Amino acid sequence: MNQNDKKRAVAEAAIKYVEKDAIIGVGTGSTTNYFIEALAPLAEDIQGAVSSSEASTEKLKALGIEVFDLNQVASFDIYVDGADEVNPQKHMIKGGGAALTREKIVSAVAKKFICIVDDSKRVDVLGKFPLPVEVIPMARSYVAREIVKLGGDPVYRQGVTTDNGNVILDVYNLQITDPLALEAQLNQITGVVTNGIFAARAADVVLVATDKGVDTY
Ligand SMILES: O=C(CO)[C@H](O)[C@H](O)COP(=O)(O)O
Repeated sequence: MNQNDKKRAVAEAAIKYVEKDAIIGVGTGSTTNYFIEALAPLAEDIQGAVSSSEASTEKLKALGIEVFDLNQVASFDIYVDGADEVNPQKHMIKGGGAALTREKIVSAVAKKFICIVDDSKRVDVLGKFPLPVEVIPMARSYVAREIVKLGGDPVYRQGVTTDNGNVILDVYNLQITDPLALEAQLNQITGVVTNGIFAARAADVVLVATDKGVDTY
C-alpha cells in the first residue's frame, strides 16, 4: 500500500466515530482531506463542522457541509486531524501545513481528539520532524534567538503566512524528551503564538494505517 492509500484508509476508518446530528471538528492536511471526502455522503446526517483552516473550510463548504464559527459552538464530540509525528503517549507534532494554532484551538474545545496517521508518522521520541512555531512577524528574529538558546535550529518558512497573518519558524535538531515541558517553555517566549507540540492536548485515540490494516491505540 502506498502512503496515499494508507492516508485514505485511516481517514475512512475515522468515519465510525461520526455520530448522527454531531458537529465535527475538522483538521487540516492531506490525510484530513481524505476524511473530508469520506464525510461527504454524511453531509445530511451531521449538523456541520468547525474547521481549523481556510483550506478545510473551503473544502467542507464545497461539499455542502455547514461550517460553524467556533464562537457559536460551546462543545462538540470529536476533532479529527492528521499529525506530522505521534509518540506512544499520543503526543504529537503538528503544523506541517501551518495550521497549528487553529488546530490547537479547535481541538481544545473537542471532547475527543482522533488522530489519523499512516505508519510513517509513528515515532518513539518527537523531534525528527522540524517543530513548527507560529510567530508574530515583528518578533521573528527575537524568537529565533531565544529558540537557539534552547538548543534548536530555527528556520524561517519562506513565503508562508498563516491564516492568522503570522509566520512560521521550523525548529530542527530538538530531541523532545519532555513534550509537556517544552510545549509550555516555547509558549512562554514573547512573540510566540503557539508551537506545534500537542502534549497538553494530546490525542485521545490514534488510528494508524499500516500495510496490514488500521491499528487503534
Ligand atoms: O498539522 C497539520 C497541518 O498544520 C497536519 O495535520 C500535518 O501536517 C499532517 O499533514 P498530512 O496529513 O498532509 O501529512
